[in-house]
Amino acid sequence: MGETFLRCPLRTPRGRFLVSLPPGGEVLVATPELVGLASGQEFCIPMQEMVAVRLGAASNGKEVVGPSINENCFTVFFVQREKQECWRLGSLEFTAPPASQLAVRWVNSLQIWIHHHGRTRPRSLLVFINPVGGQKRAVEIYQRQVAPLFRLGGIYAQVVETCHANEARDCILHQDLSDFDGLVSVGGDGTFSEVMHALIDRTQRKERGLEATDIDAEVIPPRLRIGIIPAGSTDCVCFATVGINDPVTSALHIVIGDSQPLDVCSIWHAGKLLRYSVSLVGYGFYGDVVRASEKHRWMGPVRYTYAGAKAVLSNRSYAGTVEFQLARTQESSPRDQKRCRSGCLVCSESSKHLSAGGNEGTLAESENHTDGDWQQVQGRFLAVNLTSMSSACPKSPEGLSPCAHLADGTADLILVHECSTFSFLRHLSRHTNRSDQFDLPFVSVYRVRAVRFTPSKVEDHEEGEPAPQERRGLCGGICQGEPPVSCWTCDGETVSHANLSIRVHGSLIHLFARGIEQAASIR
Ligand SMILES: CCCCCCCCCCCCC/C=C/[C@@H](O)[C@H](COP(=O)(O)O)NC(=O)CCCCCCCCCCCCCCC
Ligand SMILES: Nc1ncnc2c1ncn2[C@@H]1O[C@H](COP(=O)(O)OP(=O)(O)O)[C@@H](O)[C@H]1O
Ligand SMILES: [Ca+2]
Repeated sequence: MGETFLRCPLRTPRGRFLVSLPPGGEVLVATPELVGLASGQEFCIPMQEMVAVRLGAASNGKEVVGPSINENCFTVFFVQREKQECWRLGSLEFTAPPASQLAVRWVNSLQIWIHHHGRTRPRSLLVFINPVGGQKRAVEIYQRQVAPLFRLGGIYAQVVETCHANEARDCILHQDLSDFDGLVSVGGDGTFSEVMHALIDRTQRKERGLEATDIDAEVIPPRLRIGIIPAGSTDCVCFATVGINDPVTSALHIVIGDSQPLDVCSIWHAGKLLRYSVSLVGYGFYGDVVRASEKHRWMGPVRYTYAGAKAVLSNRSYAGTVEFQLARTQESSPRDQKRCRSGCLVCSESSKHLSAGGNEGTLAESENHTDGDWQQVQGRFLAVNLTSMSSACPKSPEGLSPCAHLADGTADLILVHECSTFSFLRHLSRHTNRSDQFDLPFVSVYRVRAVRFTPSKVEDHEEGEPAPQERRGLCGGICQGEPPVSCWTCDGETVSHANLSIRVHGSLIHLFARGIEQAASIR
């Protein structure tokens, strides 16, 4: 059956409607049959947001009644917006006149649309569940809330419940992935990071035979998108790209095949690639917090608050030199009070720029055309933070850098200079509300494409060796017994080297997401 113009009266629980789907149309439109009477309001369902259609009536809003399917009616399942960014599965039953065969025609036409026009929808997914992340509920979350939606959307899912760290990595590196349209991580940022690393590495090594050897070398974007079902401790990548940590919302974004490009930082030490990162790369405060929190993993997500409180009280600062290459961005700055939202113009302009003159896979390289000058700041820092997106999470709903963009090829560098415990707490507490955490004399922020950090004194001793002893205590004086270097955290993983080079790769990966929809509000 080809595409036909469908238009006929149908009965729904909301009243009788004239329902139409123009050929190639993007929305199913229903107008009340009897205008002026209390017969319900006009409504429409964007076809892109239609999850499935089934012949018969829906029972309990999810399944269609089995044995005695009523051939005069069909059920449409679609994305229904609840408050904020939360999505739920909506369903509506349409009843055609008896013996008209209209219900069957509708089901065929809608299914053809979903099949042909919904080409960006995944048909087959490889799912990794980390059963021990966050509050250890990932398996239950997947089985109860996600798997039924994948089934309804006609998606085949091959599920791997991991028994140990790096199992997902090994699987992605060694399994034939040609039959899959995407990977799904059910867990926290650590599980997502494991999946992302394996996918990027696989793309470089296996598909194009490239090893990462040079910070300026091209990194090939992977073909597969990644979906994130939040079931971890911070779930920052999900929160910042979807706007909420909700498994059902994320599953619906996957089923309808949303796509969101995301910048990725590569982290280098002594000419060697150590890791990639999409959220927080932090030295000093966050480096110390994440390293300390590992010892308290048994506490679950609270370990970060516990380690965070201890680190705030110890008020340690670290000497070093930060060099950074400013991004020459006329359209945006870290303090312009604009927010990156679905369909963000800053991001799409930047990817147009990047792809101009480049073939597939050369996006990252054309970044050089917009490179700015290198600058340098030397001093004592409580924290050196870099984030290529807002890094919003439930603890900090606006994020570490509220105006950062998901896919503009830049990251925001935040330098928190040495200050009192009280001042640092003031800065931190502004992450939890809408005050400007950068509007403090000891904080500076830059939009950058690359960063180098060199700790002071590292040249005086080999890394790993006992270092000269000094630290500032609560009193502000010098205390004995602690090394003057911190470590880095990259998306929650500790990197023990202190001197690193970091580069942003614009839109290196794609997620099953669409960015935050809600209009940007002004502080
Ligand atoms: C006074 C209250 C201050 C609250 C300040 C909150 C700032 C939060 C910024 C969070 C940025 C998060 C970026 C996300 C990184 C994640 O990729 C990564 C991995 O997540 P996963 O474990 O789910 O796999 N997570 C992290 O690196 C965790 C960083 C969390 C840092 C929390 C710091 C909490 C500080 C609490 C201070 C309490 C002060 C009390 C003083 C007496
Ligand atoms: N079965 C497993 N046992 C132990 N660790 C695992 C397992 N599966 C995955 N991991 C690792 O657990 C780490 C933390 O997982 P994550 O999902 O980020 O939880 P959290 O958000 O609580 O940190 C990840 O680095 C991941 O590689
Ligand atoms: Ca960015």
